[in-house]
Amino acid sequence: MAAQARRKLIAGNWKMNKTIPEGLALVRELKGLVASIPGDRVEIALAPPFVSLQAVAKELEGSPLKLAAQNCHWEASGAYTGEVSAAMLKDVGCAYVILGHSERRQYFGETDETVNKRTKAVLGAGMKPIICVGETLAEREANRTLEVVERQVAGALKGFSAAEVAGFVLAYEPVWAIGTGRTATSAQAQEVHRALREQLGRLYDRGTAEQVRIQYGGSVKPDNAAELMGQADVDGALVGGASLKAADFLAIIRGGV
Ligand SMILES: O=C(CO)COP(=O)(O)O
Repeated sequence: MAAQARRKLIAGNWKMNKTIPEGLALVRELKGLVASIPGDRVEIALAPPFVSLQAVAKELEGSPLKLAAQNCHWEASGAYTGEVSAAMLKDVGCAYVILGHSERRQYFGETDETVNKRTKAVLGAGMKPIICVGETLAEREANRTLEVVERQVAGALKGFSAAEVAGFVLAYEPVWAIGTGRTATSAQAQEVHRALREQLGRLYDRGTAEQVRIQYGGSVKPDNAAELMGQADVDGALVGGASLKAADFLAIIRGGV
């Protein structure tokens, strides 16, 4: 099956957690633990806070683990106090940038339009976006899940070619499952992932849709990771809380092999 051809991407989104020494301790532990993971099956990325990126990048030298950032501004440079540009993230060693996380949408005014602008900046700097989409509980209960996530995907991808999009990563993160311990069932996840892949097929073409990796995020834990990632269209996981403990993150990674 084509799904087998997509290498899983398992990324740890540390959010606003861990000082530099704490982060480095976690990375050192992880480096040893993941040595036995077959890299052809699973790609692993870590997304620490901005201030830790440089130290973590140095610690990851010579390791297959990739570095990711949690956000990035769309302008190249200038008077944007508190912001970080794509060139800066590329320079520090990031391969991926998480964009449009629901916490950014909820607390920091992120919109589909700004996600689209940030995606352009990330691509322009030679990194890959991990574009997050997901419905709230009220939207799910109103049967609006697919309408919401498809609007978010269409907005984020506006203006990109099929060749560009093929290298993108989408992350389906139902808002009601983030940090709540309430995971989507594997069937609920697969239903949305399949719908997103069909949308990519309509927006671009079948071959492009089959190349895009779609991660699931929202209370991914050691005991549900294998079943979620066993679904045909679930190509990895975007892990919050459980990525802060090496043993738990390793168990999740094993679930993707
Ligand atoms: O938001 C998430 C990852 O980006 C998921 O967070 P939790 O795994 O803590 O639910």
